[in-house]
Amino acid sequence: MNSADHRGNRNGMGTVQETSKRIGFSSQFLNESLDEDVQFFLTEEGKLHTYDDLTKVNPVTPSTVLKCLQARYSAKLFYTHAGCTLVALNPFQSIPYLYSLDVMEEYHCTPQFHESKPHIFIVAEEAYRNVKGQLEPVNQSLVVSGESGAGKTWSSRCLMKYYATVATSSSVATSQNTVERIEGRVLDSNPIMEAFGNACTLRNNNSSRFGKYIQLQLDRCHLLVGASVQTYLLEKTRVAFQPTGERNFHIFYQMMKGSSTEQKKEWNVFDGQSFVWLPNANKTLEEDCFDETLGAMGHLGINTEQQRDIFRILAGILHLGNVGFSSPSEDSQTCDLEEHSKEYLQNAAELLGVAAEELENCLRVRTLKAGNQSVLKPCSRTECFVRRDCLAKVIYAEIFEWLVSFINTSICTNSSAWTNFIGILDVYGFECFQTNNLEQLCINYANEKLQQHFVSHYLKAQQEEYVSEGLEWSFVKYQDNQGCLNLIEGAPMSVFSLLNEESRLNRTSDAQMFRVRLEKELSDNGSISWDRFSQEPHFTVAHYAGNVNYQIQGMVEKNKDPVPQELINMLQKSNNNLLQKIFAKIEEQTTKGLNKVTVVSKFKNSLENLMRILHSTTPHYTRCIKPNQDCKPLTFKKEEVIMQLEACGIVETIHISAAGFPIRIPLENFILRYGLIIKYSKLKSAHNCWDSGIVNVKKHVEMLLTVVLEQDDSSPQFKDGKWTSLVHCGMTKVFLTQSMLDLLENRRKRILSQCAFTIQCCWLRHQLRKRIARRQSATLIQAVVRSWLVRKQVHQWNRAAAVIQKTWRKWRDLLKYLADSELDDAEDVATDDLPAITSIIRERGSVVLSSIPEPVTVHGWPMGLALASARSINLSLTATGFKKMVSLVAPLNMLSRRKEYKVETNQCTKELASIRAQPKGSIKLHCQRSPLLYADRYPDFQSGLTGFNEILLEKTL
Ligand SMILES: Nc1ncnc2c1ncn2[C@@H]1O[C@H](COP(=O)(O)OP(=O)(O)OP(=O)(O)O)[C@@H](O)[C@H]1O
Repeated sequence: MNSADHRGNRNGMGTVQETSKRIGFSSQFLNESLDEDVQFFLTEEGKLHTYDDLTKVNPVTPSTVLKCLQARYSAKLFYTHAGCTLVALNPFQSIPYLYSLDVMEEYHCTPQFHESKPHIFIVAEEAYRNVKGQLEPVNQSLVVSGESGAGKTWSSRCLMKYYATVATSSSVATSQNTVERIEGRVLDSNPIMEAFGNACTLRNNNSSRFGKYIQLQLDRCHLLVGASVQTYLLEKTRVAFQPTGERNFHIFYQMMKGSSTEQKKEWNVFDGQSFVWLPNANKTLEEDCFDETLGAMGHLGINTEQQRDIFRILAGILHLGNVGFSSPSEDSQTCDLEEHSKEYLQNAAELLGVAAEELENCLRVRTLKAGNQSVLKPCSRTECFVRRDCLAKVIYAEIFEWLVSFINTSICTNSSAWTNFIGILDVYGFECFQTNNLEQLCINYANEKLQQHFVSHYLKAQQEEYVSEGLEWSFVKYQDNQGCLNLIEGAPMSVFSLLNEESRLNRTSDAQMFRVRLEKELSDNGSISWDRFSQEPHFTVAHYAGNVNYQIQGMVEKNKDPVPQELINMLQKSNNNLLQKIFAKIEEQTTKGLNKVTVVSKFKNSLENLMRILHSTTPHYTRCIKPNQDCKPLTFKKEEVIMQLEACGIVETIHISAAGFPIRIPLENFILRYGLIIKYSKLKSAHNCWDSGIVNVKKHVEMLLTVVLEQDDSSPQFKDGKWTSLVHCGMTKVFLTQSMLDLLENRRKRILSQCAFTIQCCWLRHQLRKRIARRQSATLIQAVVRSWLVRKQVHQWNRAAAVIQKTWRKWRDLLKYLADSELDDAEDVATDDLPAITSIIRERGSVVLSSIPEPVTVHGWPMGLALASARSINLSLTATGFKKMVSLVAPLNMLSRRKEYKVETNQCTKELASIRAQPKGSIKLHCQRSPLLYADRYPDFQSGLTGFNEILLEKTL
């Protein structure tokens, strides 16, 4: 295989990202959302991290599942159940307490371990108890899948450590030592296989470049007595081609870093030497631990001689990688060894135990067989490189296979010693790169097979739940991926069969012709399509995890995986014991015609064997998820996670779940939310039953569902009497389809909006009534005030009228009196004759002034009256139409310092006291219109006047 073939393939970009771009499935899930209120009712968002099982998230949709996983990841809860599957989020940080012996013991010894927190040990323990506890123990399989770097190898290691711990924890008197040794060996197989089968890639520093199925064999006492390993599809091209930024298999770097000077000398390697097939050698990884690999090899029984052979071969491969060829021109049919390559070729030949000349010939000259005759044909430069790479790959692949079979002989016990097994399958996840070829087709085919197995298993698990809830089985038939599998492996025509046919014909294959053939034979299958505008020969397969575009160019050649016979012949003659032994076996297979088996046939066979084993066991699925591509701790990228959930089938499971009854609500919760439907139903009988509370919760629910569905005229299922396809009432839960939930929610909303409308109406009516009442009250108050004001006015008028009347009457009486008697007797006193006035007043009590003078001011009025500070007083004389009148008015309000007062005559007496109290300043008194004052009526006035020392008389009219 040409190095260039791979350039596009493993270009290091994340599988899932490319897949998603191509397929474009994920954003819809991220945006998918239910009515928030319903979501809250179904799953309280704040408590999402408490959901141990994704199927308990209500409703089971990709977006709720994603939110739940994110919440749990933030809460450092890395394991979550998803029904029969365990989802393991890679923490990307060491959490020693999570995998300690105490935790193992806890899960192993707790009787109700199911109720413990989700953990990889729950899966391990469940499988272990299944083997132990049943009358007829069933073998178990633990399938660990996920994309590169998601944690499959880590999880597999955890599972193995768990069994290596718990399966020997019981005291076994007789075989304890043997068991000890076996579990140690089983664990030691890991570093060896990782050293030879793992490499540093852009996605994972310790990426397994092969798939494996480890069978842990248990005896009657359920103790670990042996194991066997089956590997799949080693990425052998990595030996001769390493994508940019990636490395070769770890073992080469371990050798270079950890070997002794003698070993280096033996391998013709000196410090600082650079090998083309050893890129990024400066990168230091914890996996570069040669001593550990050597220790494990020794422990497993690979003796020093064998180890020496292995490392000589590997060193030979490294030297081979530095061998280059040059040709006089581009299209030249011959080529020569580059000058500087001769030493490397020499070293390679020596280390591989073959003659340098033979090696060079094998690489540069091809033997063509024509009947019994052989013809030698020089190879072009490109062909030489292909042959060189092919030699390296076949040697490495065979060494790896030898190691695996050695490990198997070392850890496997004879079949009579074990009765059951627990298998751990660590396989590649679904792959979709920019350029996909046969490797991806095989990997994705394996994933399709596993998905089919998973779906059938999941459906079974779901059915079991329905049965336990007392539901009739009415599951909507799920469209499985059989169509896609028929396309890839089916008979008589499929991609594999056509590939094999093309490989068998052994003609120079033309990609365009193969594409036409595929289209002609397989276009009936809905899982294959072609991009009509693409120039490159290709075909697109609709996998369960999305569409993948496969390039046809080079596919047939890869399927043939030809190894030139000259190379094999040469290696069979190697003086390296191991190489000779390995390739002698290949000679046998060639004789038997076994090496004619194509890559896809071999892979299909091994996968079928695997599926047979899986079908005979109880499977347990662990889906490892890589929360971010940068391998950062505690970073959860939603887009990347949803794509992986999609690619590993969790979303598919969710879809299957959605095809049945994805929403499960406990009966009590159901009544709490939808009970109002029955309360407001027009169905009187239901209403009465409801109110009387005579029926149990399940009956309530059934009644409620009847009410809902009877009223839903648009429900064809009900019309047909088949509404069980919408909803089922189980023993403890109601199982609903999304459409039934929508129906219930709509009904609930309608009732709630009716209630809201009623409340609004009541409120408006109440407001209106309040407004009217307020208006009426205002009118009444206005009327009352107006009438009160009128009454007040009238009352005032009455009082005024009474005063007027009274005054008038007094006036009339006075007039009458004056007219009748006194006026005739009155003495005429001049107004300025104050002593006379005073004496008259003293004498008679009153005085009548004879004339009204012009306003006069009399200072020092000798009335003998004295008031300490008051210096003037203003008395007003009121002239009337009558003869002579004087008003000696002293209406006095002396409390303030006003100088002028208008007072009523009738206030005189009251105010006099005040004059005395406040006699300061000059005081003017106005007596307005006071007709007359009878001094005799006011004795106080008399006495009051005695306080004045100055009086101002003033005519005011
Ligand atoms: N549970 C875990 N706790 C801590 N670190 C982990 C855990 N799981 C995985 N990791 C880290 O993630 C890295 C990648 O994991 P692992 O090698 O198991 O991935 P993988 O799925 O086997 O990848 P590949 O398919 O490339 O082999 C590990 O080297 C380890 O650092």
